[in-house]
Amino acid sequence: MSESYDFLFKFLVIGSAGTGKSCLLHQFMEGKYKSDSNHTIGVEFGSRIVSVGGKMVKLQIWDTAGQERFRSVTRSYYRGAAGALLVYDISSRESYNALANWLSDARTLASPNIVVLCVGNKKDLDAEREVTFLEASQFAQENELLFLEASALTGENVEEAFLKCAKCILAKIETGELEPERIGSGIQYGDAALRKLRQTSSRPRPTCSAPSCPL
Ligand SMILES: Nc1nc2c(ncn2[C@@H]2O[C@H](COP(=O)(O)OP(=O)(O)OP(=O)(O)O)[C@@H](O)[C@H]2O)c(=O)[nH]1
Repeated sequence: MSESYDFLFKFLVIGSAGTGKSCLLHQFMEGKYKSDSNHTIGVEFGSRIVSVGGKMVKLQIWDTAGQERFRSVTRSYYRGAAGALLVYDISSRESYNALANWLSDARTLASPNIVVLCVGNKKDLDAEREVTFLEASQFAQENELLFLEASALTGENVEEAFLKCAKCILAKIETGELEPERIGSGIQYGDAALRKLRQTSSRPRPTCSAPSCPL
């Protein structure tokens, strides 16, 4: 089946081991909870086309291992990512304390302009909560991150997390802050967008003879 989409975004899912990154990806891809999740070895991959703000966007998602021993492998996948889900577990302060390091890696190795959405996963474990919503939302605000709490187990806010991040990237493309096709942007035009671009460029361009007019 041919795939038609306007944009392709490269996405990363990063964060400490056991925070639920693979389960979030599985829930987003399959619409169900992966109850027998094992530690990821290196990286895993998934892709899905979603509709965001009237555009079809293909998300190419790299789920990275959180274990330290895979760090050198996973780091090699960061390059040129347009968006990242930065995951911690609301019932693990340790995973929350590690966020600053993961974020620094993402901004250094992927791109300083990467759009990062921080996900407090395992929202269903409220009774075992070690990190409050308020504390994490302040961290997100201070570090210019999008933020929400989600549960890969119940599915709550999982779709929203990926869509919110994609929507923010699209908005930045529209304002010109992000440029598709620029090397390392993690954004490519899809067939549908290229067809529209070709149609636009084959129309006669407006001209103006006024000396200071850029047309
Ligand atoms: N209660 C609850 N458990 C979850 C949730 N998401 C994941 N888990 C459990 O947390 C454990 C780790 O999940 P994974 O998705 O494998 O974690 P990961 O972040 O991919 O781990 P690494 O691959 O080692 O980096 C598993 O036992 C999951 O069943 C959730 O939303 N709620």
